Amino acid sequence: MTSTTDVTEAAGGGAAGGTVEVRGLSKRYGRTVAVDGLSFTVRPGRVTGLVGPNGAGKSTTMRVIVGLDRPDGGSALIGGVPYRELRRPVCAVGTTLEASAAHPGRSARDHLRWMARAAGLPGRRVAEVLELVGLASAARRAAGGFSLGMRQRLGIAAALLGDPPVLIFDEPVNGLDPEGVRWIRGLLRSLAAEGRAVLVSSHLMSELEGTADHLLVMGRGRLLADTGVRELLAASSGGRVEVRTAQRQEAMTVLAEAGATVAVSRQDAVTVSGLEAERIVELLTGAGVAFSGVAEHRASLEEAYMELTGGAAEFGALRTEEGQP
Ligand SMILES: Nc1ncnc2c1ncn2[C@@H]1O[C@H](COP(=O)(O)OP(=O)(O)OP(=O)(O)O)[C@@H](O)[C@H]1O
Repeated sequence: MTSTTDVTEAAGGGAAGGTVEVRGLSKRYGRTVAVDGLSFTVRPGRVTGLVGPNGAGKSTTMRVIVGLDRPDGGSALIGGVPYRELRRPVCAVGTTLEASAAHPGRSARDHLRWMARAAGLPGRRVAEVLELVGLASAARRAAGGFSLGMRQRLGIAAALLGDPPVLIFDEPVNGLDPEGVRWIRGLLRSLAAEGRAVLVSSHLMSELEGTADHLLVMGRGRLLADTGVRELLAASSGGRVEVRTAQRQEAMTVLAEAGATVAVSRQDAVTVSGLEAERIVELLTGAGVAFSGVAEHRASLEEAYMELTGGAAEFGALRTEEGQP
């Protein structure tokens, strides 16, 4: 990050520059309670997924963090400072939420130059962000002819202009083709690997698979889970191993004695949970039970979450200890 000095200065200094702290946040629209006493921390160096069904309050939460809406209660701080008090907001937080649509006749480069000038940023940063989002070759083309994926890239380029330590992307995967989805995932991972705090929303848990390190699950304006993805998957018994064997009964006896839960899955196969594949191979080999294949099935994020919450449609309540980055 080239602008760490600016950012820490703007944020009041210290490593808190890349941390978002939401405390007791509430927001109503008329009679609708969009966000209801929400508290969480988004830490640097990881991708945090904000997930929940449509209407859960994800966008509202993000809008309040980046100063587009005022909370009715509580606070949202970026590096310890409310958005409105940041000296150079574009150097503290980048977001696709307020992406001012480029004038259709204006080139991507001119659009970003205009934004950079308005924010007091050096013009050379424009070429850098165009390169970063893979739009360098389309820089002189009118934005009006851009595909959805290219428009998403342009919005992300704008968010990156100030080289901020915090990035907030609302449903960035929405409407992208598989190549675009792969690209966004890689970008989110690398932004976090650079030490930035990346908050990304989605209404689908599966979209965050392989991307998020941490999950904040929302439902009806409230936080239902605040958990590390690794911890969530590790706590799930969804990890199963299928063993193909003609000696089904013998295999079941050996594995059950070692503490596994074993069920018949097919005529020539059993499904084992509670033991790692390597240990299963050791046990069967040691007991002289012949087998012809061992296949691991890892639990998906969604399966792991549903299992821990009892499959409640409304995302049941779960809270695990906050893991440090
Ligand atoms: N400007 C607004 N005026 C009135 N109601 C609003 C406004 N913005 C959001 N809401 C309401 O607040 C609730 C939360 O909406 P929000 O957009 O934050 O949810 P979300 O989780 O982002 O959903 P989605 O995935 O559909 O974007 C919804 O009931 C929504 O209708």
